[in-house]
Amino acid sequence: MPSIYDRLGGAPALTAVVDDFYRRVYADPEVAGFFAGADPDRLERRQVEYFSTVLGGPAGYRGASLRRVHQGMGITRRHFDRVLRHLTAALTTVGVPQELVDHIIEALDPLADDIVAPRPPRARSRRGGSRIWVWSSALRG
Ligand code: HEM
Repeated sequence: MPSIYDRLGGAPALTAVVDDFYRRVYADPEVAGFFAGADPDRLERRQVEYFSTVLGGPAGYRGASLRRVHQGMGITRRHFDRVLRHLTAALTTVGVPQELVDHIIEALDPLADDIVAPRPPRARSRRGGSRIWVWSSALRG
């Protein structure tokens, strides 16, 4: 059975998707600020590699773990959903069938666990609750 990567149309289609995706992301004031310090060419290259790897294509992703890359940025679930919506729009624009778009977005949804910043629980006791949280999140890396 062909991989999702092949069904998408391989490298040229994926590059077109990522290109369109970042155009949407940079034009969205709610998320564009996160990318202000990033090198767009490098980011796009890594993103193509990443999608190629997870969708069954050949290019090996050589970047850091997604948890490490996005750590400390303060990304909320709302930011994450907006970015996925931009990806949905990019996939649709390039002509990917709806059923395949849904499949890709469903496959990426669990990445929120690595990308969305954990929210400190409301302190249950006044003494040291938040300090314990800081320690345990530091240990989890
Ligand atoms: C499914 C969703 C996402 C995926 C698959 C993803 C994937 C990636 C990948 C592969 C990189 C390149 C890593 C590297 O350079 O080694 C990256 C970088 C980055 N991502 Fe994401 N990302 C996602 C969601 C988000 C969201 C929601 C935001 C912010 C709203 C975000 C902000 C960034 C930024 C700012 C960088 C650049 C880091 C830097 O070069 O300093 N990402 N992402």
